[in-house]
Amino acid sequence: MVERLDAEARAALARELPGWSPVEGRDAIARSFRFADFGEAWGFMARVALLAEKQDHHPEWFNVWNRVDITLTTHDAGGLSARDVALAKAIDRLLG
Ligand SMILES: C[C@H](O)[C@H](O)[C@H]1CNC2=NC(N)=NC(=O)C2=N1
Repeated sequence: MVERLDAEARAALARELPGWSPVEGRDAIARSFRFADFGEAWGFMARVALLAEKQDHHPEWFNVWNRVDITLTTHDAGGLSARDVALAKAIDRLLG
């Protein structure tokens, strides 16, 4: 069973993942990414897909041309868990 984040972990998340924002009306975080063109966006999505498979944790996402919007939440927990934090950090690391 995956546990939802406690208050302390949520405060840490806000500090450690400044690029990610809470999603209105649900227990999730989101970040929007822009790239030079579709090829760059698709390359990023391919790298995120590999991370997601490795972590067995999968994003909700939307792509149009050079834009990729990613939402993270843990369906098994009904909200944010440490798995979302780990994936968000790994995604941020991809971009250096
Ligand atoms: C069986 C499998 O491990 C689970 O369904 C995993 C897969 N990827 C997942 N991804 C996300 N975002 N939330 C989950 O609860 C989840 N669960």
